[in-house]
Order: sequence, then C-alpha cells, then structure tokens
Amino acid sequence: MKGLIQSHACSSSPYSSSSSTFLRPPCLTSTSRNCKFPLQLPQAMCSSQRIYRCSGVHMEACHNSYLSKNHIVARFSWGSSETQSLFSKQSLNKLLLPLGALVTSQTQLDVSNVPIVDEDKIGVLLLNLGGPETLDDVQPFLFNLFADPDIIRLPRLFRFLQMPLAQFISVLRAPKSKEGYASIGGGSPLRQITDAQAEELMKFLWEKNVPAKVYVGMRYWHPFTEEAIEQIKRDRITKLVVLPLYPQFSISTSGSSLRLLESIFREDEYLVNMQHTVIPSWYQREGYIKAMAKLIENELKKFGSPEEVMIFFSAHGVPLAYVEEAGDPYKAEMEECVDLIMEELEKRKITNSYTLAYQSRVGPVEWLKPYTDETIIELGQKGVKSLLAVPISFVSEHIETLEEIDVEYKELALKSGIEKWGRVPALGCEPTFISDLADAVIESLPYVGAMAVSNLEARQSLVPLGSVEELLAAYDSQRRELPPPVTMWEWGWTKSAETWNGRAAMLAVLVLLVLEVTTGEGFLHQWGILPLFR
Ligand SMILES: C=CC1=C(C)c2cc3[nH]c(cc4nc(cc5[nH]c(cc1n2)c(C)c5CCC(=O)O)C(CCC(=O)O)=C4C)c(C)c3C=C
Ligand SMILES: [Fe+2]
Repeated sequence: MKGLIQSHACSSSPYSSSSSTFLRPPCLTSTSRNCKFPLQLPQAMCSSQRIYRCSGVHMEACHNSYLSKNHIVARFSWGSSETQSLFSKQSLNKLLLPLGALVTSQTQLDVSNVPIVDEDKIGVLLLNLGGPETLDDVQPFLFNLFADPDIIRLPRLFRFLQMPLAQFISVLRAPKSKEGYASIGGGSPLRQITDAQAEELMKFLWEKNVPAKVYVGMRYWHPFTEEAIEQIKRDRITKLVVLPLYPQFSISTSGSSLRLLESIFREDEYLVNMQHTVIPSWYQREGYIKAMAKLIENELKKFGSPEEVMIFFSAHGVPLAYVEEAGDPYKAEMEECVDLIMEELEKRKITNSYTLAYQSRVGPVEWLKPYTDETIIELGQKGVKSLLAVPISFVSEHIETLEEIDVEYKELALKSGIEKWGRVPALGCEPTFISDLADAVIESLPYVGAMAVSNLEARQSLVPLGSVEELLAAYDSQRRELPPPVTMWEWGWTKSAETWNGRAAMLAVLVLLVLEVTTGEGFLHQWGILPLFR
C-alpha cells in the first residue's frame, strides 16, 4: 500500500510507561547519591549564577538582573557553550521570553527553594495532537479538533456556535479524511510513535541518571491530556516538565495544548501545588538541528547527483491571520529553524539550494504562503529536476507525510516536470534527537517549581501556566480586544442587544447551513465555498 509505514515503534525499553512504580537508577539509591546533573549554564548570559547541592545533586542556575524582572534567560534551551554558537543575535533576542513562559516563578528565580530530594517524583508530560486509530474514530476526532477555539477561532460573540460548527464541519470533512487514513493503513500511527518516543525518552533520562516517568497527553484523541493528568496524579508526581512535541510554537498546536492544561491545572488542588515548568519550543536545540541535518544528508546521498537536488522544507500551514493578527511566532520560528538546519548542513559542506513552503491548508481562508502544491508546480516550470521533501513541523510520521507528501505531492511533482523525488523520514526515535530532548528536560529541572505556588496570589498568576496564558494573550491580540461577555439584558441599543441580535443572526445562518448540507443546494454551493471544506 502506498505511503504505508511498516513499523512505527522504536526499540523496546525496560522502563515501561504504563507502570506506576518508580525504580531508582543506581545513581540515586541511598547508598550512592553523588551523581551530578550535567548542567552548564552560559555564564555570559548571567548576571548571577548559583550552584546548589541538595541531596548530593548539583544544580546551577542564572538570573539576568539586567533584564526586566519578567525575563530570564531561557537557559534550558541550550545546555552548553557549544550550543550557543548555534544562535544568531536574532534568535538570542527571541529567547528572552516572558519569565512565566519558562519557569514557575513570578519574580526572581531562586532555585534554592527547590531541592530535588529523594522523595521527588519527576514526570515528563509529552503533548501531542493525537490521531484517529480506526476509520470510525475519524469523525469524532475531527469534531474534537474543530471544537477547539484555537483551531477555529470565532469572535467571542459567536463562541456559542463552536460546537454546532465543529459538528457540521467534521461531518462534512470526514469522508475525505477517511479516504486519507484508509490509504495509510486505516488509522493514524501517531499514538504508537509517540508512545515509542516516550519510552525512548524515559530510557535516555534514566541513563542520564534522572529517574523520570514519561506520559503522553494528546489534544484530540486517546490518550487524552486529561487521562495523562489522571495518571500523573495517581503516580503522585511532584515535579513535572511539560514538553510539547512540536519543535516550533504555534497557537494552534502547543498553544492549544497548554491552554487546555492551564484550565485543568487551575481547577485541581493537587495540580496547583505540583511544581512544573514548560518548554514552549525547542526548534533551536543543537541535537534536534543535527539530527535533522543528518537525516537530510543521508537522503541526499540516495540521489545520483546530490548537489543538484533542491531541499524542499514543507511545514504544516496555519491560517495567515494567526501570524499577522494574533502574533503567532510559528512562521518566524519555522524560518529560523530552516536557517539553522542549512547552517548545520553548510558545516557538512552541503550547500544545496533550498526553499520553505506550507502544506495542508483547510477551509476557505488564506493560509501561510507559499503553498507547497503551488511551489512544486513553479519549481517544475523553472526546470528543477530533483526535489527532496523535508517535513519540518512535526517529529512523527503521520497522515500528512505518508499520504499528502508521499502520494499527492510526489504525483504533482512528477506531473510538473520534476524527475527525481525523495523524502526525509520524520525523526521518530532517532537517538541524537531523543537524547537531546532528554537533555532539554534535564536542563529545565532546576526551574521546576522555582517558587511556592500554593498561596492564593501565586495561584492567580500561576506560572508557567498563568504565563502560558500571558504568552498566548500576547499573541492573541483579538482575544484581548473583545469585550467581556454580556450576561444581563438591558433595553435599548445596548451591548446586550447587539449580542443577542448577533446570536439570533448566527443561529439563522446555522439553520441555513444545515439545510444546505442536507439538501445539497443553497448559496454556499452556488458561490463554490462549501466544497472547500471537503
Ligand atoms: C505543527 C503542526 C500542525 C499545525 C500547525 C496544525 C494546524 C492546523 N491543523 C488543522 C486541521 C487539521 N489537522 C489535521 C491533522 C493533523 N495536523 C497535524 C499537525 C498540525 N496541525 C498533524 C500531525 C495531523 C495528523 C494527525 C494524524 O492523524 O496523523 C486534520 C485531520 C486530517 C485531515 O483531515 O486532513 C485537520 C482537519 C488546522 C485547521 C490547523 C490550524 C488552524
Ligand atoms: Fe493540522
């Protein structure tokens, strides 16, 4: 079957993620506690660096007092001075994220409060999208996806339409999506691959003397984030590192998962008190960049004349408004990520031409450009003969690599005059990559629970969750501008009248839409808009 991958799992691990018991690696038994975390923070970025020893564990942290109190250096994004060389000046600036986005502290970072003691149980929560495991799962999976206000962004006034609209679009899109999933073996491989990545990550962490348990929380299908959180509570985890499996941050992916997590955390006494930190994006990490470069290098070698091949980075798109109106950093991070990979390739004497385009658009609005399909056609017209497609926004094989790239885009390329086509596999469990994720987790540990979060004030500005809110709000300008919801009716030409008129109008539109879908006739069909969702 075209585009089908045979085996998604990586090598097996002795550390089962389904077990709830914690085995201690030799280093952290009571007889031998003198292991050290391999933390080396870039001194140049620090106005102060502290070294802590708690229960024989060595930790270093820095706080940059030249910056405003709301900023610290995103130290866990690079663990060694070597890694720093990867950064352009621009990327360093970008790493000065709001403090709350990175650590559990409102003001100054003081990791002396947070000894990693023997009783600590460390957890890592991998966040991912999730995918339907059978064809019957496709429509409910799509419903969950479209019901997410970070995927279909309705003005607050029309939020009450989110669920009916999700139902409507998911039913409409399901047949086309089912075809795609049928062609890759009847379901998404995402769960299997993410589970395997979790196992491998746990293995690397234990090998690096960090006895952590790794959990998988999916946004739109099993195992749902809520299920992972329940397991985390059952396991009595005391320190949690939240690691979205998206290299680049987007409101629609990591942002959506973090928003969900924030709402779960806020309502739960155990979770409010559990110390945690978030790694919002990690596209700039040395291990990730090197692993990507290696995969590209390997695939280039399979072409007859590797130097003539154009490297074609294809990222999942987002609607243009996310970037231009809501301030999603996705495009900027993507471009920087591509630059870093090309710099790494250059070090390996690979100087091929390259381009970046965006795939998988859905619906009638404008998405990030250039579009992958249009770019392939243009390149064919310009006489490009060899293309190597590099999926860049996702670290697992999934429907858009196995079907869209391997089948649809390949066919389009060959039709457009491109003669040789190749595709770089997704990273999956590539060891350099997983080992680097483990390092990212370890580097973030000193910032887990760098403050007490149990008091009421802290709870209100709970970070990083509270600050994830801040981070999202900073991008989500529309949301901030929207007026508060109207709950009381007032007579006259008032806000409440506008609200209820608006709701009545939308209800009417919805009825028309349902009629249109059931009868197959109406204004959307006449204008050619409805088929776009199919
Ligand atoms: C970084 C990756 C992704 C971004 C950004 C993203 C945004 C985004 N996606 C949709 C709509 C759909 N996405 C679908 C599947 C899907 N999306 C991603 C990744 C990103 N999405 C992945 C990895 C997958 C596949 C999961 C799998 O089952 O293997 C789908 C369903 C498939 C289909 O019908 O095509 C939809 C629909 C929007 C609207 C959006 C940004 C707003
Ligand atoms: Fe998507």
